[in-house]
Amino acid sequence: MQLPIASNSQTVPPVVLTVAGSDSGGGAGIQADLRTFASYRVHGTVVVTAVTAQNTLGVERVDALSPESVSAQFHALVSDLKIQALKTGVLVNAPLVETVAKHLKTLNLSNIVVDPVMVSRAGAVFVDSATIAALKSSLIPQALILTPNRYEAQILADLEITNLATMKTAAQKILELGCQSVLVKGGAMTGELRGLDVWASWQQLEILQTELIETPHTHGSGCTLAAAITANLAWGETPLTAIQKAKDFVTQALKHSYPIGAGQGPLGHFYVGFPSS
Ligand SMILES: Nc1ncnc2c1ncn2[C@@H]1O[C@H](COP(=O)(O)OP(=O)(O)O)[C@@H](O)[C@H]1O
Ligand SMILES: Cc1ncc(COP(=O)(O)OP(=O)(O)O)c(N)n1
Repeated sequence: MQLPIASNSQTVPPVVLTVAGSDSGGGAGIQADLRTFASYRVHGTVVVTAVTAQNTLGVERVDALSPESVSAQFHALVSDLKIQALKTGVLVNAPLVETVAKHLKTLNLSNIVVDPVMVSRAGAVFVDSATIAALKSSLIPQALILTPNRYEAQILADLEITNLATMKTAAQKILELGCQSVLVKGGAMTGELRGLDVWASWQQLEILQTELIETPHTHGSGCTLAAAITANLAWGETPLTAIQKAKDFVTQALKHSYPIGAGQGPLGHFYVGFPSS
């Protein structure tokens, strides 16, 4: 990919956007997204949707930003910057989903990754049924890649996911919601399926597996994966390659995750690629 050159001979990196919530503990949400973007040498921009009081033990409080605030952030960005790829994260009520969906439509962008954050792997539920309905009708149909975890895929497919066959069936059922492809993530599966993901488009179905990392410090792995996919798309990769490279990145970052606090620590984004890794 040929990058533009600025007048000071500096190359200009692709601009990417995360539409997501803040995690005060720094493990997930926009904090994980921006660390991932920095690792990929893309310029990360942000539309904040919610502020969570959260640490390694769990989510204590969620304050949604107003649709007006979210709209103002979109306006400021798109009136000035050209976004090459974006991801969405936590959207905690239906008006916020509708607002974000409306702005995405006007962007006319194909590189849209929707992480339908509803239930964290630790079991925190972020959304009500009206929000899920809005996600299904307005946002998911705009996704090039949708990235539900096991529990989110169960909600979207209305199907219990217990094995590889039900992961595949869920992926195919979710495609009917109108996204171009879906990655059913297996971080919350058990046994040999833990860490195995299923990617489906209308033309293709792929099983993606890297090595399993035995660590309790996995907080923010879903956000990191979606942000890494977004960065890879911005660098011109196809959806499947973007996902494969992002999965390798998450595996390496999980290898370098670290214990801070009494609960699940974050991924070690900046240690990926170090000589000792
Ligand atoms: N212990 C692990 N070892 C390797 N990969 C993992 C592990 N846990 C999660 N992953 C991978 O991390 C990514 C995020 O998945 P998951 O944890 O299911 O999402 P979420 O964080 O949204 O609940 C997926 O690619 C999944 O396979
Ligand atoms: C503000 C905020 N956004 C998203 C999440 C969920 O993070 P995710 O990486 O999808 O899930 P876990 O791997 O941490 O379960 C969050 N906790 N906070």
